[in-house]
Amino acid sequence: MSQSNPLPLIARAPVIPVVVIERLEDAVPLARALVEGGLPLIEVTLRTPVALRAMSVIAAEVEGAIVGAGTVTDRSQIEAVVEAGATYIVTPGTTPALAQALAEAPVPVLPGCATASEAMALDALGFKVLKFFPAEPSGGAPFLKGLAGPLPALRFCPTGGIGPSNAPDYLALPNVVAVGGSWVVPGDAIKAGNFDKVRELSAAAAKLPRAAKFD
Ligand SMILES: O=C(O)C(=O)C[C@H](O)[C@H](O)COP(=O)(O)O
Repeated sequence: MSQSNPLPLIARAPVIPVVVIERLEDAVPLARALVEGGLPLIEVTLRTPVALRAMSVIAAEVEGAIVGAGTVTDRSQIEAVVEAGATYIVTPGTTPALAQALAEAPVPVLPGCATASEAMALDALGFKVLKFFPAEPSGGAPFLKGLAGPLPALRFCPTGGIGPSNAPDYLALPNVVAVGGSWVVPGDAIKAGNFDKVRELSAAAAKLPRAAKFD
């Protein structure tokens, strides 16, 4: 079992945009807007038929973009996303079989969890940086604050229900390394080709301070 450490990647930005790409032609301008806004870590969700191709074109054409794959739920997807250019993998939750496969993935992984027991099971497999999903309905920032005492080795990237108003509460916790969210990539703005809006929202998100230390 050999896992790559995701922290050097996550150190690059306090917010990981969670992107749903419906039209392939949106991928490059969207990714450019995110990178220009200061959010180079782009999680492309495997929720649409063009997701893999979107990862490939972003990886090939957008300088500075660090493409990841989101919504990975099955071991069979790991090879496909890495081949498409994903340099990290994010999962919404983690079955035992998926966890075993992720432990051998050739790229850094943020496996999803929503409870102390799930976090402990992942910790036992060697995963130290976890996605906390869905963050708000699962207990939000107070939950992660509560885990810091009993599980001090773990770091989290909460996602789900996070926006500009509550992101600072999460990022103020030393065990939160970044937050994920779709608020910087609103579906209506993408549909309208309004990538300036994405750039503007990203620039604000990129400035959010975080308490976590990376050295
Ligand atoms: O598709 C996945 O694998 C996910 O991880 C779900 C996303 O993380 C959330 O949909 C983002 O949450 P919002 O910022 O509340 O929109």
